[in-house]
Amino acid sequence: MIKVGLTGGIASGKSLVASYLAQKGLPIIDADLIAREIIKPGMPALLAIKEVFGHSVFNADGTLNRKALGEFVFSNAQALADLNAITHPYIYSEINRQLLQYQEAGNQLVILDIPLLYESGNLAQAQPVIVVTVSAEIQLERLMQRNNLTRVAAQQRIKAQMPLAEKVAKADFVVDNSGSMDETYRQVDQIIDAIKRNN
Ligand SMILES: CC(C)(COP(=O)(O)OP(=O)(O)OC[C@H]1O[C@@H](n2cnc3c(N)ncnc32)[C@H](O)[C@@H]1O)[C@@H](O)C(=O)NCCC(=O)NCCS
Ligand SMILES: Nc1ncnc2c1ncn2[C@@H]1O[C@H](COP(=O)(O)OP(=O)(O)OP(=O)(O)O)[C@@H](O)[C@H]1O
Repeated sequence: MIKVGLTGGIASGKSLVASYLAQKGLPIIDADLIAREIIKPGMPALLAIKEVFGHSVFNADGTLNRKALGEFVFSNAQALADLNAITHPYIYSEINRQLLQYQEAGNQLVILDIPLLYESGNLAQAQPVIVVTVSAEIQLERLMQRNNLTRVAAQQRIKAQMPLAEKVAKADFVVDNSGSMDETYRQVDQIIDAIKRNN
């Protein structure tokens, strides 16, 4: 089974590309979605987050206050490393479980949508890797708009990840999502055709 990695920078357009690939019928493993599942009430990762970060990042109903935790970790590198150390083992164990399921079901190709694929050392061994890139200016604008963040907060989130240019340099395929969605979809079609041809 071909494990195609899909990564990029925050707000570069991974979700746009992933939903297009899903529409084309390809199976997607979504690390952001898994990251939300593993911190549902009662899950061990949520208990560990409470122990390390305390009540201030929780809502009154016991659910995680994502806004509060995001504001804290994206302005504090050690806190982000602590959060990653708690969540990533659970995220990767679920990614591996889903990979096995797709393999057993006889899928030829699966898409691994993992924002931190390179930062975490490509633990799922995705190959080839598609990086979705965008100009720095457009990335900042889209992030500020989507998450309703100030310029400074958006810049902090961008800085919490490996520079996008470094990811582009490591990529097997690059999608430039600075233009229209249709332009992006055309690039994705060509890349998927090339991957299928070469395997
Ligand atoms: C800090 C949290 C609560 C903030 O939640 P919020 O709803 O504001 O953001 P959301 O989860 O939608 O993530 C948006 C984007 O932020 C970036 N991001 C998320 N976590 C991280 C991280 N640990 N390091 C760097 N960038 C990150 C990604 O590009 C992601 O697509 C949340 O992102 C989280 O629990 N992160 C830790 C889990 C993780 O590493 N997720 C990434 C999956 S590999
Ligand atoms: N080509 C495009 N034209 C206009 N808007 C776009 C385009 N691509 C993405 N967007 C918008 O930019 C924002 C970021 O895109 P998207 O959510 O796909 O990024 P992402 O890489 O998945 O982000 P994250 O890492 O934060 O999950 C969204 O609000 C999306 O609607």
